Amino acid sequence: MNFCVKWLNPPPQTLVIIINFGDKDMGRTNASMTKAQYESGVATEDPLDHQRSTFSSSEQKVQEVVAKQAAMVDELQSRRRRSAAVQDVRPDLIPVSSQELLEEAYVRCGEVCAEYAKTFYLGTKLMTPERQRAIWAIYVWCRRTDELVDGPNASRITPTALDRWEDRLEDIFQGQPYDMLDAALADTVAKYPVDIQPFRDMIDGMRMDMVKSRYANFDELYLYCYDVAGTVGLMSVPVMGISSSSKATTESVYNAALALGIANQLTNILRDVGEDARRKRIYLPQDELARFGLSDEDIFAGRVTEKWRAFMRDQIKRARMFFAEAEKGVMELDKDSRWPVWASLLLYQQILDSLEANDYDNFTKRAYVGKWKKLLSLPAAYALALMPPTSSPKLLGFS
Ligand SMILES: CC(C)=CCC/C(C)=C/CC/C(C)=C/CC/C(C)=C/[C@@H]1[C@@H](COP(=O)(O)OP(=O)(O)O)[C@]1(C)CC/C=C(\C)CC/C=C(\C)CCC=C(C)C
Ligand SMILES: [Mn+2]
Repeated sequence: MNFCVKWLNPPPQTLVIIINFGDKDMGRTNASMTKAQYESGVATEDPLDHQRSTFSSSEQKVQEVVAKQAAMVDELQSRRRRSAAVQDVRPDLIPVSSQELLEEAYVRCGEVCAEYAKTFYLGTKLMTPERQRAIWAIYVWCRRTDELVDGPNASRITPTALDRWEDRLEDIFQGQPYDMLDAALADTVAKYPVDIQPFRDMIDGMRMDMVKSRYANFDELYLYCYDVAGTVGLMSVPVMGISSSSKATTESVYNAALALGIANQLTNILRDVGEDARRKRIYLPQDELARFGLSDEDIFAGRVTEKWRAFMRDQIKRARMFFAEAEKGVMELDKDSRWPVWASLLLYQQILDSLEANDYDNFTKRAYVGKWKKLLSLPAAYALALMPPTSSPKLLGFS
């Protein structure tokens, strides 16, 4: 996924950017990958048992959110099964005039997506109209949130402003939106089983980003990646839906969604090392840098040495393992939702290839996916999206 900065204006601040996105029965296998699994290089035979004993404190916290979100979805599904009329979303009970305003709000969210995240917007066009507009509303809220800390007004944003943004979020979930874009999200979260916690956690991640410029170890970095990106997966899947023929557990699909967010953010971080260093920020685990004989000074000096290459190879390997975890879940999604997710996964994964092609120079070169590769990824993503939940994507190299 590529981000490209532009702007949109939700009161009270400005926001900006473009996203360019860029064995069926998972059964009781939990798709999340632990730090220990990464360190050993492979998932264990029984990942679930393994995870129970090896979750780090960050993973433990995140797993509680995943379990809560999955339980919400399961609860809705069993309610639907009990109900004679199976509906995609809860019925609309709002008056016609408000309905018109709401339509307008969703149209605006769509315009923002179309303008700032073209490929992603295109991908959403395969979804049902209800789902695509709900995804747009979530997208717009995420973008506005990121813009608070990364946009043109970021220097004026205080922790209090983030507290106010969180109060606004609570109001959205109470059905009391502040502006029209909030109204679209309020409608979405009333219709789909979306939990508020991932939204709160994203704001927390932005809070953390304001005060923290170093990460002692992967556990700390994992929490940041969850907050700002893993949360996006948890927010989106309740809308995208899980295929009715999927045999995977709801929790395993949410863990795959979480993994995609983490993989994307780790990739973002590796791509932006030089840019972040110029802002005196290092989003790399300090203990791992030290293990490779590297320090902050090496990063500020931007030296591509053998030590740096070895470190980068290790970091890329970890990001790829999170992508591989994510792949296991994509085909479990509702068929109309798979294409944009595959597209985003394939496009973002190729940034890692580009880092390698740049001989790990992420100080002076920006890793990116060229236009042709991008174009070719879209039909490839489409072909992958046709895979039913029961097939095994050997094509992508995991069993
Ligand atoms: C089962 C399965 C695999 C399901 C898929 C679940 C899914 C849709 C996962 C989405 C993962 C995703 C796209 C995560 C976003 C990751 C990301 C890069 C987040 C960025 C954070 C801040 O980082 P930073 O400030 O360092 O980066 P910039 O310099 O600002 O670029 C974000 C920018 C946070 C804001 C995130 C968004 C605006 C993205 C919101 C996207 C959606 C709601 C739609 C997601 C849907 C699809 C189809 C990808
Ligand atoms: Mn940002």
